[in-house]
Amino acid sequence: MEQLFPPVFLLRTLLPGHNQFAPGPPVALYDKRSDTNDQYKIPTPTSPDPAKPYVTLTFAQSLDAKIAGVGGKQLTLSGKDSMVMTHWMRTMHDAIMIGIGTALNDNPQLNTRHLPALSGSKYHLPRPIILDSSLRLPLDCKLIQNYKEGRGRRPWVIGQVSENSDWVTRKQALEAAGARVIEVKGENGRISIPVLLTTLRTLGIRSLMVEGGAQVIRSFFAEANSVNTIIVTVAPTFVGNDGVGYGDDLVSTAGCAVV
Ligand SMILES: NC(=O)C1=CN([C@@H]2O[C@H](COP(=O)(O)OP(=O)(O)OC[C@H]3O[C@@H](n4cnc5c(N)ncnc54)[C@H](O)[C@@H]3O)[C@@H](O)[C@H]2O)C=CC1
Ligand SMILES: Nc1nc(O)c(N)c(N[C@@H]2O[C@H](COP(=O)(O)O)[C@@H](O)[C@H]2O)n1
Repeated sequence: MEQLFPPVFLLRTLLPGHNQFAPGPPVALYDKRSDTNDQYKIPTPTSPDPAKPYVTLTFAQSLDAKIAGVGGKQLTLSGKDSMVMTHWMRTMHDAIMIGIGTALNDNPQLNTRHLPALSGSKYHLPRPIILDSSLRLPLDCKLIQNYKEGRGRRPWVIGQVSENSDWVTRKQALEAAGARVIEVKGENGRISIPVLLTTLRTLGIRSLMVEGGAQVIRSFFAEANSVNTIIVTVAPTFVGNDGVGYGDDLVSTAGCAVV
């Protein structure tokens, strides 16, 4: 059976009304079998809290909960369909967030290139946002290059506010290269997730897809009420203890007994 795009369950999961018994507002689905109109616009999920964006935390992991290989080696954990699903999610969100560890390790593009081609219009591209306390994002990274070449939105770099002269120099260099640096309060290189979310909402971000990496996933899991939906692709494989995991020091907040 041919798949409906975007996957119906994604819309049900991310759009209003999904967790209520009353149906949400009607949603037009893009059906690639009968598409004669390229003006399809995918709605974005909205947060029940108007002061914060809707947050979707999504990543791919192995059966032993590793998201990368030894030394951070980037792994292809998602299959083709799952990767397409990830790209649907990207186009459904206003912005997509990664940590600087991922930016340095993977040099990602965070675009929607795996979606079926449109002839007359373009998919919404999410704004890339990098959590980068010390402003280490390379000036020649793909996110900045794609923006300069008109193939991506201007990246926003979230730095931990500092008066250190090196930091100020890096901020100037990033802005000259095309990125926008947003200063947020933090502590020991960690930016407060609640402060981050309210800042982003103030800047117009209604929905945020958080892709990782390990430290960022851990930070969102550790912060109560910061995530609206979690979508994890689980690959039927084991990476082993030396792979990169996100859950080593997480504790249950659900009051579950350990048996
Ligand atoms: N399988 C998957 O779906 C994904 C895998 N990855 C993998 O994750 C690895 C990178 O993960 P990490 O090294 O852990 O780097 P990371 O991408 O989680 O970035 C961590 C950095 O973000 C900054 N940061 C600022 N505020 C923070 C906060 N509140 N919480 C956490 N970090 C904050 C810090 O500078 C910190 O060093 C790579 O190997 C990459 O391939 C990354 C994304 C998705
Ligand atoms: N969904 C998913 N499955 C995997 O197997 C992955 N390795 C990742 N990685 C994430 O995607 C980013 C790469 O994005 P581009 O292909 O460059 O657009 C990578 O940085 C991780 O965030 N995701």
